[in-house]
Amino acid sequence: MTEPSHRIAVLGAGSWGTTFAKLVADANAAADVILWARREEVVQEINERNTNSQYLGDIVLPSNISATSDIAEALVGTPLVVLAVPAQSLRAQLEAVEGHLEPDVSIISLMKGLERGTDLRMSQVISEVLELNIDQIAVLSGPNLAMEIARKEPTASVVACSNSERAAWIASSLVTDYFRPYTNNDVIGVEIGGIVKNVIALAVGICDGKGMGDNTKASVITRGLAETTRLAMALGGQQETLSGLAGLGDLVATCASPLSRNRTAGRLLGQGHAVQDLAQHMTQTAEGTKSAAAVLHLARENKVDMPITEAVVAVLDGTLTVDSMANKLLGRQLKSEGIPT
Ligand SMILES: NC(=O)c1ccc[n+]([C@@H]2O[C@H](COP(=O)([O-])OP(=O)(O)OC[C@H]3O[C@@H](n4cnc5c(N)ncnc54)[C@H](O)[C@@H]3O)[C@@H](O)[C@H]2O)c1
Ligand SMILES: O=P(O)(O)OC[C@H](O)CO
Repeated sequence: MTEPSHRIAVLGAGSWGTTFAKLVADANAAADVILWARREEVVQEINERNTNSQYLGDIVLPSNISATSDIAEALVGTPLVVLAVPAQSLRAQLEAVEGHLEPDVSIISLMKGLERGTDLRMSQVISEVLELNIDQIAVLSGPNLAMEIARKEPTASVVACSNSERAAWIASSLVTDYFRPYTNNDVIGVEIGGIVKNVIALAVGICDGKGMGDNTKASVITRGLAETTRLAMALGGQQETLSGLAGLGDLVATCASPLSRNRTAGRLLGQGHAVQDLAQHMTQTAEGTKSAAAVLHLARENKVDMPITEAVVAVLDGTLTVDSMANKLLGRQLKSEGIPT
Protein backbone atom coordinates (compact mmCIF):
# COMPACT_ATOMS: atom_id res chain seq x y z
CA MET A 1 0.00 0.00 0.00
CA THR A 2 2.71 2.46 -0.91
CA GLU A 3 1.70 3.82 -4.32
CA PRO A 4 -1.66 5.06 -5.54
CA SER A 5 -3.43 2.44 -7.59
CA HIS A 6 -3.26 2.50 -11.40
CA ARG A 7 -6.80 1.20 -11.72
CA ILE A 8 -9.55 2.61 -9.56
CA ALA A 9 -13.24 1.72 -9.87
CA VAL A 10 -16.16 3.93 -8.82
CA LEU A 11 -19.54 2.17 -8.67
CA GLY A 12 -22.46 4.58 -9.11
CA ALA A 13 -22.51 7.36 -11.70
CA GLY A 14 -24.87 9.76 -9.96
CA SER A 15 -23.83 13.20 -8.81
CA TRP A 16 -21.33 12.13 -6.13
CA GLY A 17 -20.00 9.01 -7.87
CA THR A 18 -19.28 10.96 -11.06
CA THR A 19 -17.74 13.88 -9.16
CA PHE A 20 -15.60 11.53 -7.09
CA ALA A 21 -14.41 9.72 -10.21
CA LYS A 22 -13.38 13.13 -11.56
CA LEU A 23 -11.56 13.94 -8.31
CA VAL A 24 -9.74 10.58 -8.31
CA ALA A 25 -8.82 11.03 -11.99
CA ASP A 26 -7.49 14.53 -11.30
CA ALA A 27 -5.50 13.21 -8.32
CA ASN A 28 -4.04 10.24 -10.26
CA ALA A 29 -3.42 11.40 -13.81
CA ALA A 30 -1.62 8.14 -14.65
CA ALA A 31 -4.45 5.91 -13.37
CA ASP A 32 -7.36 4.42 -15.30
CA VAL A 33 -10.56 5.37 -13.50
CA ILE A 34 -13.48 3.07 -14.34
CA LEU A 35 -16.93 4.45 -13.59
CA TRP A 36 -19.72 1.88 -13.40
CA ALA A 37 -23.18 3.15 -14.38
CA ARG A 38 -26.45 1.23 -14.45
CA ARG A 39 -27.80 2.90 -17.55
CA GLU A 40 -26.24 2.30 -20.98
CA GLU A 41 -27.03 5.84 -22.15
CA VAL A 42 -24.98 7.27 -19.26
CA VAL A 43 -22.06 4.95 -20.16
CA GLN A 44 -22.26 6.08 -23.76
CA GLU A 45 -22.37 9.78 -22.90
CA ILE A 46 -19.36 9.52 -20.57
CA ASN A 47 -17.32 7.52 -23.10
CA GLU A 48 -18.24 9.57 -26.16
CA ARG A 49 -18.60 13.11 -24.81
CA ASN A 50 -16.80 13.07 -21.40
CA THR A 51 -19.90 14.46 -19.69
CA ASN A 52 -22.67 13.16 -17.42
CA SER A 53 -25.10 15.97 -18.12
CA GLN A 54 -28.00 14.73 -15.98
CA TYR A 55 -25.89 15.20 -12.86
CA LEU A 56 -23.02 17.55 -13.73
CA GLY A 57 -24.32 19.65 -16.64
CA ASP A 58 -21.57 20.60 -19.08
CA ILE A 59 -18.63 19.87 -16.75
CA VAL A 60 -16.00 17.97 -18.74
CA LEU A 61 -14.63 14.77 -17.19
CA PRO A 62 -10.90 13.95 -17.40
CA SER A 63 -9.89 11.69 -20.29
CA ASN A 64 -8.56 8.98 -17.91
CA ILE A 65 -12.17 8.15 -16.90
CA SER A 66 -14.00 5.47 -18.85
CA ALA A 67 -17.46 4.10 -18.10
CA THR A 68 -18.94 0.61 -18.23
CA SER A 69 -22.19 -1.06 -17.20
CA ASP A 70 -20.34 -4.37 -16.66
CA ILE A 71 -19.43 -4.85 -12.98
CA ALA A 72 -16.88 -7.60 -13.66
CA GLU A 73 -15.09 -5.39 -16.19
CA ALA A 74 -15.02 -2.51 -13.70
CA LEU A 75 -13.52 -4.61 -10.91
CA VAL A 76 -10.93 -6.82 -12.59
CA GLY A 77 -7.40 -6.01 -11.37
CA THR A 78 -8.72 -3.08 -9.30
CA PRO A 79 -7.23 -2.70 -5.80
CA LEU A 80 -9.30 0.40 -4.89
CA VAL A 81 -13.09 0.34 -5.24
CA VAL A 82 -15.36 3.27 -4.39
CA LEU A 83 -19.07 2.74 -3.66
CA ALA A 84 -21.52 5.58 -4.40
CA VAL A 85 -25.02 4.15 -4.82
CA PRO A 86 -28.10 5.13 -2.77
CA ALA A 87 -27.84 3.58 0.70
CA GLN A 88 -31.00 1.48 0.46
CA SER A 89 -29.78 -0.14 -2.77
CA LEU A 90 -26.28 -0.96 -1.49
CA ARG A 91 -26.99 -4.54 -0.33
CA ALA A 92 -28.43 -5.55 -3.71
CA GLN A 93 -25.55 -3.80 -5.47
CA LEU A 94 -22.98 -5.69 -3.39
CA GLU A 95 -24.52 -8.99 -4.37
CA ALA A 96 -23.48 -8.19 -7.95
CA VAL A 97 -19.98 -7.24 -6.76
CA GLU A 98 -19.36 -10.50 -4.85
CA GLY A 99 -16.83 -12.78 -6.48
CA HIS A 100 -15.28 -10.04 -8.63
CA LEU A 101 -13.04 -8.33 -6.03
CA GLU A 102 -9.27 -8.62 -5.75
CA PRO A 103 -8.24 -10.36 -2.45
CA ASP A 104 -6.62 -7.35 -0.72
CA VAL A 105 -9.04 -4.79 -2.16
CA SER A 106 -9.61 -1.50 -0.31
CA ILE A 107 -13.17 -0.17 -0.37
CA ILE A 108 -14.20 3.45 0.11
CA SER A 109 -17.83 4.06 1.06
CA LEU A 110 -19.16 7.50 0.07
CA MET A 111 -22.71 6.83 1.22
CA LYS A 112 -24.49 8.71 3.98
CA GLY A 113 -27.38 6.51 4.96
CA LEU A 114 -28.48 3.84 7.44
CA GLU A 115 -30.02 0.61 6.13
CA ARG A 116 -33.72 0.33 6.86
CA GLY A 117 -34.70 -2.88 8.61
CA THR A 118 -31.21 -3.64 9.98
CA ASP A 119 -30.09 -0.16 11.19
CA LEU A 120 -26.65 -1.00 9.82
CA ARG A 121 -24.16 1.65 8.72
CA MET A 122 -22.87 1.29 5.18
CA SER A 123 -19.44 0.00 6.27
CA GLN A 124 -21.24 -2.70 8.28
CA VAL A 125 -23.38 -3.71 5.29
CA ILE A 126 -20.25 -3.90 3.11
CA SER A 127 -18.37 -5.99 5.65
CA GLU A 128 -21.36 -8.32 6.15
CA VAL A 129 -22.21 -8.93 2.48
CA LEU A 130 -18.67 -9.08 1.08
CA GLU A 131 -17.25 -10.87 4.15
CA LEU A 132 -14.33 -8.43 4.19
CA ASN A 133 -12.15 -7.57 7.14
CA ILE A 134 -13.37 -4.24 8.57
CA ASP A 135 -9.78 -2.98 8.11
CA GLN A 136 -10.29 -3.09 4.32
CA ILE A 137 -13.21 -0.65 4.45
CA ALA A 138 -12.82 3.13 4.65
CA VAL A 139 -15.55 5.76 4.70
CA LEU A 140 -15.18 9.25 3.28
CA SER A 141 -17.35 12.02 4.63
CA GLY A 142 -17.28 15.77 5.15
CA PRO A 143 -18.69 19.03 3.76
CA ASN A 144 -18.66 17.71 0.22
CA LEU A 145 -21.47 19.03 -1.96
CA ALA A 146 -20.79 17.29 -5.26
CA MET A 147 -21.36 20.21 -7.61
CA GLU A 148 -18.91 22.48 -5.74
CA ILE A 149 -16.20 19.79 -5.93
CA ALA A 150 -16.96 19.14 -9.60
CA ARG A 151 -16.29 22.86 -10.12
CA LYS A 152 -12.98 22.46 -8.20
CA GLU A 153 -14.02 24.73 -5.33
CA PRO A 154 -11.65 23.97 -2.41
CA THR A 155 -12.85 21.71 0.39
CA ALA A 156 -11.63 19.24 2.98
CA SER A 157 -12.92 15.81 3.95
CA VAL A 158 -12.21 12.85 6.23
CA VAL A 159 -11.08 9.33 5.31
CA ALA A 160 -11.91 7.06 8.24
CA CYS A 161 -10.60 3.51 8.56
CA SER A 162 -9.78 1.32 11.55
CA ASN A 163 -6.43 0.64 9.82
CA SER A 164 -4.47 3.94 10.02
CA GLU A 165 -1.98 2.87 7.35
CA ARG A 166 -4.78 2.15 4.89
CA ALA A 167 -6.51 5.47 5.75
CA ALA A 168 -3.26 7.32 5.03
CA TRP A 169 -2.71 5.43 1.75
CA ILE A 170 -6.26 6.19 0.58
CA ALA A 171 -5.98 9.85 1.62
CA SER A 172 -2.71 10.15 -0.29
CA SER A 173 -4.46 9.00 -3.46
CA LEU A 174 -7.17 11.68 -3.17
CA VAL A 175 -5.07 14.84 -2.95
CA THR A 176 -5.65 17.62 -5.49
CA ASP A 177 -5.24 21.38 -5.38
CA TYR A 178 -8.97 21.64 -4.48
CA PHE A 179 -9.42 18.62 -2.14
CA ARG A 180 -7.65 17.97 1.17
CA PRO A 181 -8.45 14.67 2.94
CA TYR A 182 -7.73 14.24 6.66
CA THR A 183 -7.56 10.81 8.27
CA ASN A 184 -9.41 9.46 11.30
CA ASN A 185 -9.85 5.99 12.82
CA ASP A 186 -13.31 6.75 14.24
CA VAL A 187 -15.40 5.09 11.52
CA ILE A 188 -18.54 5.13 13.68
CA GLY A 189 -18.35 8.86 14.44
CA VAL A 190 -17.63 9.78 10.80
CA GLU A 191 -20.50 7.65 9.47
CA ILE A 192 -23.03 8.76 12.06
CA GLY A 193 -22.14 12.42 11.39
CA GLY A 194 -22.90 11.95 7.69
CA ILE A 195 -26.10 10.00 8.24
CA VAL A 196 -27.75 12.21 10.84
CA LYS A 197 -26.85 15.56 9.25
CA ASN A 198 -29.23 14.61 6.44
CA VAL A 199 -32.10 14.29 8.94
CA ILE A 200 -31.20 17.59 10.60
CA ALA A 201 -31.00 19.24 7.15
CA LEU A 202 -34.57 18.09 6.53
CA ALA A 203 -35.59 19.90 9.73
CA VAL A 204 -33.70 23.05 8.69
CA GLY A 205 -35.29 22.84 5.25
CA ILE A 206 -38.71 22.67 6.86
CA CYS A 207 -37.85 25.86 8.80
CA ASP A 208 -36.85 27.49 5.50
CA GLY A 209 -40.04 26.39 3.81
CA LYS A 210 -42.05 27.85 6.71
CA GLY A 211 -40.21 31.16 6.28
CA MET A 212 -38.48 30.92 9.67
CA GLY A 213 -35.30 32.92 10.29
CA ASP A 214 -31.68 32.30 11.17
CA ASN A 215 -32.16 32.07 14.95
CA THR A 216 -34.49 29.13 14.43
CA LYS A 217 -32.17 27.40 11.97
CA ALA A 218 -29.07 27.95 14.14
CA SER A 219 -30.95 26.46 17.10
CA VAL A 220 -31.91 23.38 15.08
CA ILE A 221 -28.36 22.98 13.73
CA THR A 222 -26.77 23.28 17.19
CA ARG A 223 -29.20 21.00 18.98
CA GLY A 224 -29.07 18.70 15.95
CA LEU A 225 -25.34 18.38 16.47
CA ALA A 226 -25.96 17.62 20.17
CA GLU A 227 -28.28 14.73 19.37
CA THR A 228 -25.97 13.45 16.61
CA THR A 229 -23.06 13.47 19.07
CA ARG A 230 -25.15 11.62 21.70
CA LEU A 231 -25.95 8.85 19.22
CA ALA A 232 -22.39 8.58 17.92
CA MET A 233 -21.00 8.33 21.47
CA ALA A 234 -23.58 5.74 22.52
CA LEU A 235 -22.44 3.61 19.57
CA GLY A 236 -18.74 3.98 20.43
CA GLY A 237 -17.85 7.08 18.36
CA GLN A 238 -15.78 9.96 19.70
CA GLN A 239 -17.15 13.37 20.63
CA GLU A 240 -14.31 15.25 18.86
CA THR A 241 -15.14 13.57 15.54
CA LEU A 242 -18.52 15.29 15.63
CA SER A 243 -16.83 18.68 16.11
CA GLY A 244 -14.82 18.01 12.95
CA LEU A 245 -15.38 18.04 9.20
CA ALA A 246 -17.60 14.94 9.16
CA GLY A 247 -19.76 16.32 11.99
CA LEU A 248 -20.11 20.08 12.32
CA GLY A 249 -18.50 20.75 8.92
CA ASP A 250 -20.91 18.62 6.94
CA LEU A 251 -23.90 19.69 9.03
CA VAL A 252 -23.22 23.38 8.34
CA ALA A 253 -22.60 22.83 4.60
CA THR A 254 -25.72 20.75 4.14
CA CYS A 255 -28.04 22.93 6.22
CA ALA A 256 -26.77 26.15 4.58
CA SER A 257 -26.65 25.14 0.94
CA PRO A 258 -29.40 25.38 -1.64
CA LEU A 259 -27.49 22.58 -3.44
CA SER A 260 -28.38 20.13 -0.65
CA ARG A 261 -31.07 17.64 -1.69
CA ASN A 262 -31.99 17.00 1.97
CA ARG A 263 -32.46 20.67 2.76
CA THR A 264 -34.43 21.01 -0.49
CA ALA A 265 -36.70 18.09 0.45
CA GLY A 266 -37.31 19.72 3.83
CA ARG A 267 -38.08 23.08 2.23
CA LEU A 268 -40.67 21.43 -0.02
CA LEU A 269 -42.29 19.81 3.02
CA GLY A 270 -42.28 23.16 4.84
CA GLN A 271 -43.97 24.75 1.84
CA GLY A 272 -46.79 22.23 2.16
CA HIS A 273 -45.84 19.53 -0.36
CA ALA A 274 -46.75 15.98 0.68
CA VAL A 275 -44.02 13.42 1.38
CA GLN A 276 -45.36 11.22 -1.43
CA ASP A 277 -44.98 14.11 -3.90
CA LEU A 278 -41.29 14.81 -3.20
CA ALA A 279 -40.15 12.45 -5.98
CA GLN A 280 -42.03 14.58 -8.55
CA HIS A 281 -39.91 17.58 -7.60
CA MET A 282 -36.54 15.89 -7.04
CA THR A 283 -34.79 13.24 -9.14
CA GLN A 284 -31.72 12.86 -6.90
CA THR A 285 -31.30 10.99 -3.64
CA ALA A 286 -32.27 12.72 -0.36
CA GLU A 287 -30.96 10.02 2.00
CA GLY A 288 -32.49 11.58 5.13
CA THR A 289 -36.03 10.80 3.97
CA LYS A 290 -35.14 7.10 3.79
CA SER A 291 -32.80 6.83 6.80
CA ALA A 292 -34.62 8.96 9.40
CA ALA A 293 -36.83 6.16 10.74
CA ALA A 294 -33.84 3.81 11.03
CA VAL A 295 -31.86 6.52 12.89
CA LEU A 296 -34.72 6.93 15.37
CA HIS A 297 -35.03 3.16 15.81
CA LEU A 298 -31.28 2.87 16.45
CA ALA A 299 -31.46 5.76 18.94
CA ARG A 300 -34.33 4.14 20.86
CA GLU A 301 -32.52 0.79 20.94
CA ASN A 302 -29.57 2.62 22.53
CA LYS A 303 -31.74 4.80 24.83
CA VAL A 304 -30.59 8.01 23.14
CA ASP A 305 -32.94 11.01 23.09
CA MET A 306 -33.16 12.52 19.55
CA PRO A 307 -36.09 14.96 19.61
CA ILE A 308 -35.39 16.66 16.25
CA THR A 309 -35.04 13.30 14.50
CA GLU A 310 -38.23 12.15 16.22
CA ALA A 311 -40.11 15.20 14.93
CA VAL A 312 -38.75 14.73 11.37
CA VAL A 313 -39.78 11.06 11.40
CA ALA A 314 -43.27 12.05 12.59
CA VAL A 315 -43.57 14.58 9.73
CA LEU A 316 -42.36 11.98 7.22
CA ASP A 317 -44.82 9.34 8.43
CA GLY A 318 -47.68 11.85 8.55
CA THR A 319 -48.31 11.80 12.31
CA LEU A 320 -47.09 15.41 12.82
CA THR A 321 -47.77 18.45 10.65
CA VAL A 322 -44.96 20.86 9.82
CA ASP A 323 -47.05 23.55 11.57
CA SER A 324 -46.97 21.61 14.86
CA MET A 325 -43.26 20.80 14.75
CA ALA A 326 -42.02 23.92 16.60
CA ASN A 327 -44.55 23.47 19.42
CA LYS A 328 -43.57 19.85 19.83
CA LEU A 329 -39.87 20.71 20.11
CA LEU A 330 -40.21 23.85 22.26
CA GLY A 331 -42.81 22.34 24.60
CA ARG A 332 -40.48 19.66 25.99
CA GLN A 333 -39.29 19.68 29.60
CA LEU A 334 -36.39 22.11 30.20
CA LYS A 335 -32.95 20.60 30.66
CA SER A 336 -29.24 21.40 30.76
CA GLU A 337 -27.49 22.15 27.46
CA GLY A 338 -24.81 19.40 27.79
CA ILE A 339 -24.40 16.54 25.33
CA PRO A 340 -25.22 13.45 27.50
CA THR A 341 -28.81 12.08 27.64
N1 LIG B 1 -24.31 14.42 -4.09
C1 LIG B 1 -23.56 14.82 -3.08
O1 LIG B 1 -23.24 16.01 -2.96
C2 LIG B 1 -23.08 13.81 -2.07
C3 LIG B 1 -21.99 14.15 -1.29
C4 LIG B 1 -21.54 13.28 -0.32
C5 LIG B 1 -22.18 12.06 -0.15
N2 LIG B 1 -23.23 11.73 -0.95
C6 LIG B 1 -23.83 10.41 -0.75
O2 LIG B 1 -23.50 9.58 -1.86
C7 LIG B 1 -24.52 8.61 -2.08
C8 LIG B 1 -24.94 8.66 -3.54
O3 LIG B 1 -25.53 9.94 -3.75
P1 LIG B 1 -25.56 10.69 -5.14
O4 LIG B 1 -25.56 12.11 -4.81
O5 LIG B 1 -24.54 10.22 -6.08
O6 LIG B 1 -27.02 10.24 -5.62
P2 LIG B 1 -27.70 10.50 -7.00
O7 LIG B 1 -29.16 10.43 -6.76
O8 LIG B 1 -27.13 11.70 -7.66
O9 LIG B 1 -27.24 9.23 -7.87
C9 LIG B 1 -27.47 7.93 -7.45
C10 LIG B 1 -26.92 6.98 -8.52
O10 LIG B 1 -27.24 5.64 -8.14
C11 LIG B 1 -27.98 5.01 -9.19
N3 LIG B 1 -28.96 4.15 -8.60
C12 LIG B 1 -30.22 4.45 -8.21
N4 LIG B 1 -30.83 3.36 -7.73
C13 LIG B 1 -29.94 2.36 -7.82
C14 LIG B 1 -29.99 0.98 -7.54
N5 LIG B 1 -31.10 0.42 -7.05
N6 LIG B 1 -28.88 0.25 -7.76
C15 LIG B 1 -27.77 0.80 -8.27
N7 LIG B 1 -27.67 2.10 -8.58
C16 LIG B 1 -28.74 2.86 -8.36
C17 LIG B 1 -28.60 6.16 -9.98
O11 LIG B 1 -28.87 5.74 -11.33
C18 LIG B 1 -27.52 7.20 -9.90
O12 LIG B 1 -26.53 6.95 -10.85
C19 LIG B 1 -25.65 8.95 -1.09
O13 LIG B 1 -25.55 8.12 0.02
C20 LIG B 1 -25.34 10.40 -0.69
O14 LIG B 1 -25.78 10.70 0.63
C21 LIG B 1 -23.69 12.58 -1.91
O1 LIG C 1 -27.27 17.02 -1.19
P1 LIG C 1 -27.25 16.30 0.14
O2 LIG C 1 -28.26 16.86 1.09
O3 LIG C 1 -27.35 14.81 -0.05
O4 LIG C 1 -25.82 16.58 0.79
C1 LIG C 1 -24.68 16.31 0.03
C2 LIG C 1 -23.44 16.09 0.89
O5 LIG C 1 -23.66 15.03 1.80
C3 LIG C 1 -22.94 17.31 1.59
O6 LIG C 1 -21.73 17.02 2.26
